[in-house]
This record gives sequence, C-alpha cells and structure tokens, in this order.
Amino acid sequence: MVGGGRQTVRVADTSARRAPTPWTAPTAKEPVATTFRLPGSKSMTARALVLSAIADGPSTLRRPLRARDTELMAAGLRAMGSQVSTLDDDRWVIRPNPLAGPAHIDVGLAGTVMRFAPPVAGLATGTVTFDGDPRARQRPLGPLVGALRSLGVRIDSADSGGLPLAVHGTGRVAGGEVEIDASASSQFVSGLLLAGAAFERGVVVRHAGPPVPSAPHLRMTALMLRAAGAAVDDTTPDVWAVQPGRLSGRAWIIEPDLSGAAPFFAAALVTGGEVTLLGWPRTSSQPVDRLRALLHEMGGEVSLGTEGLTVRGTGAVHGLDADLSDVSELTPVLAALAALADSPSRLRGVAHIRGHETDRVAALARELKALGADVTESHDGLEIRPRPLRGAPFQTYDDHRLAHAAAVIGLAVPGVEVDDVACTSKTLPEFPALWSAMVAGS
Ligand SMILES: O=C(O)C1=C[C@@H](OP(=O)(O)O)[C@@H](O)[C@H](O)C1
Ligand SMILES: C=C(OP(=O)(O)O)C(=O)O
Repeated sequence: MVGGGRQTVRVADTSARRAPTPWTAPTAKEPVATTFRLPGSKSMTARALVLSAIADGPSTLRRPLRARDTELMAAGLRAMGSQVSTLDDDRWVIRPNPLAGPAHIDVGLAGTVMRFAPPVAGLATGTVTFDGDPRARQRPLGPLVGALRSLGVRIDSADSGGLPLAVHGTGRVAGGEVEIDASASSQFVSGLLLAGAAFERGVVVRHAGPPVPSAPHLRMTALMLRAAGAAVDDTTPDVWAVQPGRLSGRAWIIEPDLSGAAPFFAAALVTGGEVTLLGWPRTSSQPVDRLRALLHEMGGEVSLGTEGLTVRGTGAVHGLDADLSDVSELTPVLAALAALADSPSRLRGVAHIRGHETDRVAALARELKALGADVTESHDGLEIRPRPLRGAPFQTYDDHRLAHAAAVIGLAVPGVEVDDVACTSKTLPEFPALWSAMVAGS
C-alpha cells in the first residue's frame, strides 16, 4: 500500500486496551460545597515538555499533570533520547539530549502527542514511528504531515495522511514559510510553532481555510514560546512566525487545568452550591474570562479570591446561545448543563469537535436523547431543549469529557449508568474519586 506516492507505514498496534469501568454517577442530595486542588493543565504540561526537550539546558515542571496524555508525551520524548524524570509528582525534570531514532511513539488518543511530537521527530536523526489507539488513526493529521513535508521533513503516512507515521529525521529541518488549513485543529499550528525555533529558518505558518478553532490555545503556545526565549510574531490574523533561535531551559509553573475544573464548577450550578479551585493564578494563559461569562449566562457567579477561583450556583440553570469555537473542550459539560436548564440552548461553532476523542456532536446528541432530552444535531453544534430526564445507560466512547457530562447530569438525575468512567484517566485519573468525594460531602 502506498500513501500519497510515499511508502505506507506498518507498525504494531500499540493501543493498550483497558477493561471498561462501569460507574453509576452519584446524585447530589444537598448543594455541593467543596474546596479542592487539581493537577496542572494538560495543554501547559504538554507544551512545557516539548519546549524543554528542545531547549539548551535542563528544565523543571512544577505541578504538572500526571495523566495518560502527558505520560505518553513524556514517554515519547524519552524514546527520542530526552531524559524526562517524572518520579516526583510535583516536580518533573527534563534534561535535553540530542534527539535520535530509531524510536516508536505511542500517541494513545492524545491530540497533543500526535500533533506536537512529529515536528520534534523531524529534528531527530533516524526514524521515529508513530501510532496510537484505533480512534487516533481517524483523528485529523494530514494537514500537519503535509506542512512538515513542505518544510523539508520526509514522512511516510497512511493513505489518509494520518497515523501510522514514520518520520525520517536527519537532525535538521529547513523550516521557512508554510500554508496550512488548520480548521480541523489548532494543534497543527501549535505543533509547528513549538518546534519551529529549532528549524534552520524558523517557521512562518499561514492558515488558509475556514476559521481556526481554539484561539486561547494558540495564545498559550505563543506565550510559552516567548517564556522559553523565542521571538514570536502573532500580530497578523491567521499568520504566526517564530524566529530561529535557542530556547532556554527554565522552571515552568503549570496552572491548574481549567477544562478539568469545568465539571466541578458545573456541579455548583446544578446543585446551587459552591466550588473553589485552589491555586488559581492572578493572570492565566487559560480562557478564564470566557468561562466566567459562559457560567454567568447560565446562572452562576465566578469570582477570583485569595484562595482561588470560586463558582457559586444560584439554584437556577439557564439555557445558553453561544459560539464555543474558542473553548470547544467545554462543549460536553455545557451541553450537560443545557440539558438541565430552564430554557433552550444553542451551542454553535464546534464542527471540529467531530474530530475529537469521538465525534462529540453526534455522541452528545445520542446520549442526551437516551436520557430523554430533546436534541437536534447540526453540522457545527447542538440545539438542546430541556425536558424531564430519566436515568439510562450513558456511553462515553473513550471520551473523558463525555464521562464528565454524564457525571454532571447524574447529580440531578438518578440512574445515569456510565459504561466506562476510567476513560477520564486521559486527563484526570482522580476524577471519579474527586467527584464522589464532592458529592458525598454534599
Ligand atoms: O493545544 C492544545 O493543548 C489543545 C487545543 C485544542 O485542540 P483543537 O484545536 O483540536 O480543538 C483543545 O481542544 C485540546 O483539548 C487541547
Ligand atoms: C480535545 C481534547 O483533547 P486532545 O488534546 O486529545 O485533542 C480534549 O481534551 O478535550
């Protein structure tokens, strides 16, 4: 078989199948009242790992996220020669080494690993192969592979342009200007930029196509590159430039994960309770103002105090009409709130989440309908008209954020039977324990 005129890769299927863990989502008898800590942001941990692996000195990550996605990133960088010590939960240490193959990287189901690691592999000497869970082979990757090829990296791919891949690194990437359609994922752009300072001519990425989602994640990429010493120009819409140059090793302090906190904050709204996330920074690279506005529109209050970020529910949950393209990770939890609201909702602008861990638009429509909600699916979102809900089986499709959505509904609807809560290990292995403790305390 030949992929795009190039040799197609065949590597062993490395997907580790877990036994599913069924879970009855606990129902809240009282308003929740909890103050809790969360591990670091998945997105910041992934970026800090990549930047540290191509820096010119050692780095530390304080309060990183230990979860499947970030462990896979650490393992992938290790496979290419970086020293990545993750023994201490609070402090990971990365010592960069010359990157080299042969190596194999299991991306699991992590968009960050499948989009951020191949550009780094282009900088290695030798061949680095990539594969992941069956669903990872269906997630969009072709535009990134095409962009890397035009920047001078030799890559074999599946016919689709996606996984499995073999990146034949030569120890150098010419870099320069490249055009890409990044409408399927902002991570294509982030991946090119994160490695771009180490390309001989740096990189200039021009997006052409429907709008790029997840603008806050692109700002996070630019911010963290600058913090590592890179010169980044993101002043022109849809164009990002990173000058060639050395990156410094540094101490990264990882913020708590705002998207991971979203279901807990939603619990404050559903139960009319109060939830505080400790350790929230004064200034954040995550879209906290947007979350504040969305939760406010749905009936909650968000405030930042000395203790942390607090969300209070008022007892009422209102419907929402919003374009979520910049915060699409929040769609499953907001859809769950919408199903419990006192008025209809329209969640728009998220066509690209059909390429996330599962087709989230279709999966949410199907599972919310199974609970009795009146849902219409459009190409780029959902219309949700609340109706009385009933307990029923709820399938997660290996998607951690589908499990979060089920948990939120379960607070108010007894008998939501989640087929596999262990899929939350992708970004927050502690989820079931933290959730049950929150509800038990209510
Ligand atoms: O760069 C990142 O860390 C991420 C970017 C977004 O990806 P998409 O732009 O593909 O939605 C987001 O949904 C994902 O969870 C994390
Ligand atoms: C879309 C997500 O993940 P990924 O980084 O795998 O794209 C997510 O965590 O909601």
